[in-house]
Amino acid sequence: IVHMAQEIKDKSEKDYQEVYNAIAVKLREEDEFDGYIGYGPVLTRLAWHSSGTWDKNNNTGGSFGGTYQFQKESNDPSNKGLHNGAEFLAPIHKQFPWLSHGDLYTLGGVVAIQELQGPVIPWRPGRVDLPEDMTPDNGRLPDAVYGADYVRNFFKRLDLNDQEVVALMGAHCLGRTHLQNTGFDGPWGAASNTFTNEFFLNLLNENWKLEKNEAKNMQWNSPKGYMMLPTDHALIEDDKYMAYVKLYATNNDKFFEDFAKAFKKLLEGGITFPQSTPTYRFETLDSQGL
Ligand code: HEM
Ligand SMILES: CC(=O)Cn1cnc2ccccc21
Repeated sequence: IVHMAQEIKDKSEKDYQEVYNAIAVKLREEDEFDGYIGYGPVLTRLAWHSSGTWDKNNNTGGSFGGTYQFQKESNDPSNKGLHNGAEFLAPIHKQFPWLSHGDLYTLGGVVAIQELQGPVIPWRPGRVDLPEDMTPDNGRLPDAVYGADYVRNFFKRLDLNDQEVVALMGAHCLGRTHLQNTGFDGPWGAASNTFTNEFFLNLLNENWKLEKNEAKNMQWNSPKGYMMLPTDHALIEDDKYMAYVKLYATNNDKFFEDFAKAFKKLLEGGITFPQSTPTYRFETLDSQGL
């Protein structure tokens, strides 16, 4: 299967910046969601989950077809809680009906990262909605209970290497786990809605203890009330991953640079873009004085 992005001839950078701004203003205004964490983290996870179904071996799944809009995919147990992000974006789809669902879900993640003071994520439009029968089966997204070998093998299907995996996992600086969504809980105290390299500093500096949580799942907890999933902690159990954890803990610019590249690659997996498709680097509200 080849997913060729369509050339959007009648929309300009200004049109897409207008969509970006509509999402960003709504994100700024609706700040009370999830105990004042806001919608940034769940929008980031929605962009990742709508892309993370891709299988490079047969080019099925991925962000192109916007199939998260169909219940077969949105009801995947791996997607519990993401309906909050989809409901947040529904009015944006109404306001800009010309934007495909695939472009909507991925753009939502780009806005979230940039408005939470993360790096600029270059983004290309042209995903085309596919029919419901093209929705990938459930079970393509990762479990949190395994170790480094599982993580490395899982991301091979998404064509992502060790460095890209560690950079992407840095998004776990945002938001929190919710017992009723995934059976993991915490962090206790303020979860973050600012994109930083804290995830890597916490991994290296906290005193982690493996404990069984209220849902009978094992997770790593620290005296300060932080938590890590087994797949998070795996990054300091494996020498190759550990090298990148240390790099990103000590070099925030390098983390931002590598995260932006890896997140773009994740959001574009399986898509062939025409040479003529522009790459947009959107302004944040702050940089526009809005
Ligand atoms: C081994 C790979 C991964 C596993 C097993 C994993 C697992 C999880 C789990 C269990 C949660 C808690 C969800 C909830 O309870 O509501 C979560 C949240 C989150 N994940 Fe991941 N994740 C992985 C990779 C990623 C990647 C690659 C990104 C983005 C680049 C990402 C972004 C997020 C964000 C932003 C949240 C917070 C969501 C919220 O606060 O509602 N994760 N992840
Ligand atoms: C602060 C911190 O690293 C908390 N944290 C650690 N792993 C996480 C996975 C999903 C959401 C939040 C997570």
